[in-house]
Amino acid sequence: MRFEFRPYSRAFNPPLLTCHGVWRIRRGIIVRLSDESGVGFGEIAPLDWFGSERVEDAIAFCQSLPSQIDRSLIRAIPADLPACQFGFESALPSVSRLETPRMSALLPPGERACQGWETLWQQGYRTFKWKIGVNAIGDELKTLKQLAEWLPNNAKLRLDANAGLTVEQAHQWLEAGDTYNIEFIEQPLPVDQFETMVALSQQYATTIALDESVATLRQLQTCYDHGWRGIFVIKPAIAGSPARLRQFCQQHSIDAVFSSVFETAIAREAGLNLAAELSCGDRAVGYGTTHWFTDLVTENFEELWQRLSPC
Ligand SMILES: O=C(O)CCC(=O)C1=CC=C[C@@H](O)[C@@H]1C(=O)O
Ligand SMILES: [Mg+2]
Repeated sequence: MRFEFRPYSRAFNPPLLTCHGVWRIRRGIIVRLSDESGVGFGEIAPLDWFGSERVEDAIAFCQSLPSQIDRSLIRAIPADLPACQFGFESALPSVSRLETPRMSALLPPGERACQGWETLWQQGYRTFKWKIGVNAIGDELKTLKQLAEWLPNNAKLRLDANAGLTVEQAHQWLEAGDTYNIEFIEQPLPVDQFETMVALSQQYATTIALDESVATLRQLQTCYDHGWRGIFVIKPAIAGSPARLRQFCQQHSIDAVFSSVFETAIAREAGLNLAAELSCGDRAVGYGTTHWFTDLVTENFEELWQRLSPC
């Protein structure tokens, strides 16, 4: 089949604030595969700070390929290019869209969360994620108390620390989680503190979710093999081959929360399909946030393709 690719770079609106700083630009690559049976689109949307390849590595890989490729080349994409594995495999013909799972929405950081949740509630969201470790813990714990008082009882709140807490702060947040019935706390500690997170997961009612620790299939398997049975946040766009992810999820009934990498409509659709197929619980998926670049959020992928300049 014929292979073409077009890199993209779009500014987030608004920029994304995490404990590691401000993320302003999403860069990725759209892949187009075509043959006599039709056309397929995939998206390579790396998150190198999570452990996937860099965008530059993915572009270099695409540049190294001939204009005619076959499925054996896609199957042979190495595991150190997980976003490429996802992008190319997603461009192949696959099952049509299953029903869309319930989604969670990202609240504005800091105390703006106390105003931001209502608009999202009116849009139908019932599960919200709030990034912590962005401001001083004392201020954020006050905001959490306020949020917990204002959110309706049937709302669910999850916190995401992006690996930015100290052990002491993790204890404070988990205690607060028990007090306010938080759904889970995502990646409280850095990836190299796996054993401490296992110990913490046995000390509090609030569930811990690993995200950065399980970003790629390789890491997912390692944490499972080392005994993790809390929540696994799965970001399909950087996990690697969808076929191998499917195999893992069908072999192990894990408590998974599928999550976006703030990609365009192409990887979002492929990720939502995998979430609908592989989620076994009823946890909302982290695809609600629309930190997007409006011109690349269209269900018409040919139109999206045309908006990108050929390279
Ligand atoms: O999972 C969600 O609710 C939305 C996606 C999301 O929060 C993230 C996507 C990509 C990088 C991170 O900043 C962040 C995360 O840590 O989960
Ligand atoms: Mg996260």
